[in-house]
Amino acid sequence: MDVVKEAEEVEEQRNLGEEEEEEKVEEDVDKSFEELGLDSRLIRALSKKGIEKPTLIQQSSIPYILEGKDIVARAKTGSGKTLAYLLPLLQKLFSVDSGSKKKLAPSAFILVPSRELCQQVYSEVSSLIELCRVQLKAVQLTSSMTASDMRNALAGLPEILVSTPACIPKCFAAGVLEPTAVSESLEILVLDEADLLLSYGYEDNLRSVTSIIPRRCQCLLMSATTSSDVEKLKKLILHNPIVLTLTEDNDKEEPVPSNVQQFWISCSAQDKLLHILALLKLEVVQKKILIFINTIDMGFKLKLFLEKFGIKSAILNGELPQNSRLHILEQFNAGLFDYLIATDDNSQTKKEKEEPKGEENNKSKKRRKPKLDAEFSVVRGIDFKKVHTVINFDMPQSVTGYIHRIGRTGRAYSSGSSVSLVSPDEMEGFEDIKSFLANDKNKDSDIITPFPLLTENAVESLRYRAEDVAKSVTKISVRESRAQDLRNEIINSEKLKAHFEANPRDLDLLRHDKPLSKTAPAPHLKDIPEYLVDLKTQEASKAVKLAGAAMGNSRRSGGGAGRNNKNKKRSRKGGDPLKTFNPNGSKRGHGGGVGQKKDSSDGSTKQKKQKTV
Ligand SMILES: Nc1ncnc2c1ncn2[C@@H]1O[C@H](COP(=O)(O)OP(=O)(O)OP(=O)(O)O)[C@@H](O)[C@H]1O
Repeated sequence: MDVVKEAEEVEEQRNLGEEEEEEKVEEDVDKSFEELGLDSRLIRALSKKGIEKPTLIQQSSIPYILEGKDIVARAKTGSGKTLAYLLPLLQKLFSVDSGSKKKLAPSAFILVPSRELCQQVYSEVSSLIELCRVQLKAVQLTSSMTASDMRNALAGLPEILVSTPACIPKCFAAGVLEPTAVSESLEILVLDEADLLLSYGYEDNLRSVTSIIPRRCQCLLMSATTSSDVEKLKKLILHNPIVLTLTEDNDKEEPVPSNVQQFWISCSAQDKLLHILALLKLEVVQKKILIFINTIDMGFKLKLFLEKFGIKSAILNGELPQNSRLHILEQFNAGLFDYLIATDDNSQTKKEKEEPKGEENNKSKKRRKPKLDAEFSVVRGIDFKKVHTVINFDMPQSVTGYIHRIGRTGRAYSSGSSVSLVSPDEMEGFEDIKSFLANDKNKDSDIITPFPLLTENAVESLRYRAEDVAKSVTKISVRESRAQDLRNEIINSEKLKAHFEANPRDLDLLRHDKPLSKTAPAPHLKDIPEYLVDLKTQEASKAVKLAGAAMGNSRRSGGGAGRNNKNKKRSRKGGDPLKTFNPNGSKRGHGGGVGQKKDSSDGSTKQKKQKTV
């Protein structure tokens, strides 16, 4: 409580004499990393990663951060916000004279809402440090670490600390970090995915951090959406910030990148299995595919169901041990399997309890149910590599949830698509999403259009098999598989821990897409006979495959983890059958439909920057 009060006083002081001045500036920028004033070591490191040209958010924010300004940067999912703050942050730390004073705490804190994101940002910053060959050290802390693990991690006096907000008070309480040392040392504070930090129940944690932030500390707030939470954080932490809002195509902000084509299919809840089978088995959607479901049980049901048809998938949820989750993500990113079934963070927990997800709440929880990691999140900020299609098997429970899910595809300059299976019960929420996404320009033409590549005949041809197999996936088999998977992953996790310690770079140890069912898929289910598939669907499927091949989207293409993104993306133009295929026979999509979407990979999409000072 004292901490909260203290923070409020600090907040008042911060806001004293600060006038909110708003000015919208439109500017076309097209600068290189050199022109932004980036250090040549960083430019070389980026080049080794295959990154040659800054994205717009990078172009606009890097110079301000280098100048020492506080910023609020709001840009779509996948627009490159991580490097937008990491590059200038590292450059600033390059020039800090490490010998001048002995630091007792890190110079930079990067706070993120989930462990997965923590790992991702930590990997990115570590690889940049390594490639730049500079004497900087980054560590990550997660709240599952013991006090002695945390002490060990901080022992080498790292300059950069990446963690979730809950870790910092834990470090203070355990005497691992001294608040006064933080006050003296902290130069830069980054709140990544700021729009989510408060909703994750981190408010008190953040307040206790902000209460000790020195006035001179530069604060950066990165977010994908605007929300009252971002405003709250802005007031709490920043001083006279530069607010950068990037929008595409003028006029209204579109939260979903325009290079993601959004589709939907109307079907009953029972028919969802049938429809997803048709999408995957008839190959009318491109791989890799991320499938979102709202409950862990449904995830297992879907996995078992698909297995019977010879479709191998892996499962990711908050119940799995952290090492396994990270490994699953790494394998998926490396292209070892094509289908990942994920529960996002709060959908499952919302069903089970109506509580915030901060760590405090976790402690008081005494339940026999499998423990869900409160800091687990798949949808928020995770940089999935080369996911071409996101399927909402279940619809998300909020508009923001939808935006973040869809944002797992179409990242940086790449293109992607999403297909939402909408049952009558979900229609109201779906309408909310549609009206939120509609802007003045396309009020009358839906942004989310009916999926064009699946005919009713094609779906119906699979009905008998799908219903038959669905019946065989009973509640008991789902429960057993879930328990078995958890046991396997706990064992995996231990092996992984030991293995990662010995071979931190080796990813190819354990597979997560192993079949759960004891029986192999029947041959007649594995291969759908051609006579069952109508001509249109066959054509659509061929076109999707050809487009995938043209994009270099083969089974193993994910191996570069984004390294060759740029070149491949360039060749995508015009290759997407979702843009050209029309089941009614005409060559172009109809108004507002699929044919109208632009692929920004060729750089033709004009973007507009608004700067509010
Ligand atoms: N200048 C660039 N050129 C090409 N690729 C880039 C560039 N900057 C970043 N990327 C790549 O784009 C992908 C998305 O970047 P990042 O994760 O930072 O997006 P984001 O804006 O933080 O998205 P989200 O809001 O979902 O977290 C990453 O794979 C990253 O390596």
